[in-house]
Amino acid sequence: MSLSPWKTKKTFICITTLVIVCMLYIKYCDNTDNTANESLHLKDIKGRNDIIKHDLEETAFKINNLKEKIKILESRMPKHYPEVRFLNYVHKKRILITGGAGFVGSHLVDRLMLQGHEVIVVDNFFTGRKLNVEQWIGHMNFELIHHDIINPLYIEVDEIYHLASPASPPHYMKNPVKTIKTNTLGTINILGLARRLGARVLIASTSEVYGDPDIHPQPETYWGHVNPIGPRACYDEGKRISETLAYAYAKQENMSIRVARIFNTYGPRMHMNDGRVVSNFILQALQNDVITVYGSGEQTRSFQFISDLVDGLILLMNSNYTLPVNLGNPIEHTINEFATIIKELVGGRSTIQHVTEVEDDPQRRRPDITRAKTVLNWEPKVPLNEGLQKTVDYFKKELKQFNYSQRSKISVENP
Ligand SMILES: O=c1ccn([C@@H]2O[C@H](COP(=O)(O)OP(=O)(O)O[C@H]3OC[C@@H](O)[C@H](O)[C@H]3O)[C@@H](O)[C@H]2O)c(=O)[nH]1
Repeated sequence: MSLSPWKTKKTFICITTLVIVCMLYIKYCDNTDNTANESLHLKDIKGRNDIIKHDLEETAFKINNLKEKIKILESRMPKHYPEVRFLNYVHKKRILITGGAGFVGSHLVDRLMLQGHEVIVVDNFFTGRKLNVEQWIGHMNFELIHHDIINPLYIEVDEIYHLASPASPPHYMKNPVKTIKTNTLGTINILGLARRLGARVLIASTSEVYGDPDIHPQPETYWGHVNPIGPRACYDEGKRISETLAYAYAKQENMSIRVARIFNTYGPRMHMNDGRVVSNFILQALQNDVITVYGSGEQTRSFQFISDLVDGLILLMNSNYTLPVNLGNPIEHTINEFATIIKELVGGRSTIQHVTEVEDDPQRRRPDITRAKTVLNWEPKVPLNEGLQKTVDYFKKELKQFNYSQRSKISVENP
């Protein structure tokens, strides 16, 4: 059967159209696949980009955090240390200060560093603070060791100022056994170290070795009036045995020792929770709190400023004098008078209130400083008002810095 030309043409057109449609369809399908693949690919890239972006953001955040931390640390590390004197090896000494991060110790550190010596501080930070010596951290002449001297210590030094011990009544009464251990085992360890090295040792003793004295003012020849089982015994008997140990070692081992009997001392860097009368009264006055006088307030004390004490300690260490020497300011005040002095100096609305007396509180205390005058040519120079003003300024700054009153009030309980 033959097809008509018209039909043939029609068939041809149909088949061609079909082929074209098929091809277009295939192409279309192909295109669709490609587009789908491409969009998947794009999605994949976008996903990865998002992850990278997130990682970058997180890293930038961490870097910023680290930068902030570095800034804080850098701000605490003085780039320029106070200028220290140059000492050649003949005059330069390696000096150990136990309790060197405490109130008295840190002022002694400053002075010896400025003189150009190498200073090693050993402290257990029971009452001392790193903050007190941070101005020297990183200095090539300075080293800070966290160590409790009731454990032996092995270092090489030429001289030792042995100051380690809590000194404020509420602090030393808080852990009396620890106070005794520090003043017995600690002193034995330090004397043992000094014997091995042939180093000179200065023992920081206290006016508390005189107890509640029957002799007034107190010369070094007075043997004292101490209650051996009272609440203060851990400290006053602790210091008495410390002195005894020093003289026993000196005699038996032919050692070079010095003993300073330190009377009430005050000044910047006293801890806000120190609990002694100067810091308590100033903080109470600054915060318009009640000024708490323990007992009648008729008991007396004589207050020396910290820089005078530091002068005396260094003079004594460098002297040839080996018997105990009182270091204190002989100007005496009742605690009632002292409360009024502080109230007037600080101003504010505080009132003075009498609260329960402290057990075994010495009723009078004033140093006889004839010996210090004679053998050291030393006497205190800073008048009470001047020293107190510096201390008030210091506590004002401390209160501001730590927003202290918001966090807690000082403890004004009797020890
Ligand atoms: O808030 C207070 C704190 C203390 N006081 C009184 O002020 C007097 C001095 O007390 P402190 O606590 O300052 O010091 P103390 O004289 O009792 O002991 C001090 O003696 C000499 C150093 O060796 C020591 O730093 C410390 O033991 C005491 O009579 C005490 O009862 C107050 O009336 N109110």
